[in-house]
Amino acid sequence: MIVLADLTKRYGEKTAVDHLSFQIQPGVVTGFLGPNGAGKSSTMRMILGLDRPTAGTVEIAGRPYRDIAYPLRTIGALLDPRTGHPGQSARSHLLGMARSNRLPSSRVDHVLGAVGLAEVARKRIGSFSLGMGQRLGIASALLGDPQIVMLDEPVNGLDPDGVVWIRKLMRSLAAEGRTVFVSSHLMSEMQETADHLIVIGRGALIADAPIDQVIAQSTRNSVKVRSPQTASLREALERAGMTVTTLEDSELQVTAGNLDQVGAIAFSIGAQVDELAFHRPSLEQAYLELTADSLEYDAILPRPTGT
Ligand SMILES: Nc1ncnc2c1ncn2[C@@H]1O[C@H](COP(=O)(O)OP(=O)(O)OP(=O)(O)O)[C@@H](O)[C@H]1O
Repeated sequence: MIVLADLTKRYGEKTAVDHLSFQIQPGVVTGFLGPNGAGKSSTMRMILGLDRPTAGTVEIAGRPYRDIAYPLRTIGALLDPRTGHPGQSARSHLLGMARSNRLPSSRVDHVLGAVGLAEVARKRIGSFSLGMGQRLGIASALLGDPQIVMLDEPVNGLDPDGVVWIRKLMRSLAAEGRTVFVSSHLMSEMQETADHLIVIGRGALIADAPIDQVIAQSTRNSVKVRSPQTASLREALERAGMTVTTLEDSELQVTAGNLDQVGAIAFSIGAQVDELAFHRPSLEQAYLELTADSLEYDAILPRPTGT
């Protein structure tokens, strides 16, 4: 488990992380989302002890990072895919990390095999593609067989096979009871992978909820109804306080109502219903709605005169 309490980071005037408090639970994949500049990398860097918080605390498995004797055995992380010296081989890079964390060299060969780099283990890191670098970063994260794994944009640079591979890997790490914390800008990928979401904007918490709940709370949940009597049906639905949009002559989209309610109203006015279907928005739609007020570039819009 990772516990953030009132975590804050300021860079001069800029508040990158603003009083963040949340817990990342074991046994599930927790997605970390937010627009560019929201503070995700700053938060992850503080979790790993790479940056000092201006205020607040982070605890990993009950302790601050600096108090963990062999960190790789507790938390494995991929923050920057360009790890290691370009002249070094993948294997010697991992051996160095293993040695400093008192891990057996057998772990190096194990993780190289697990990420599909066994055949290029003795090649220079400098000759690696972005996707290979990403796999090497994931190998480093898994080296100490940690209970907590944190990955910043792990699918960057991976081909479709690689994307499926990392999705399965994260799901299986969570199924083993590990804590998996992952950031990504790819909403479709998050929808496939994450169980729980933390969403931040301008450094502050926007959502901390199961993914289904985040989608269910979207105002874009709607009911589509097809009927030859859309005019009278529309009037009856609006009278009941629902918001109705006419999609086509014979099709209405209804928000603020559920299937049963829409069906009952149609029945009560004797309208014929040819189709009644619930439309669930994608995570991307729900996310865009959640973060609409938190985009960094809002901040550079001209202020209204007189303020
Ligand atoms: N070292 C630094 N010095 C000054 N400002 C910084 C520093 N690091 C980050 N920032 C600022 O803090 C804010 C948060 O940045 P951060 O990189 O944590 O966001 P992010 O959510 O990871 O963004 P992205 O999705 O684009 O990677 C941004 O406005 C950024 O410009």
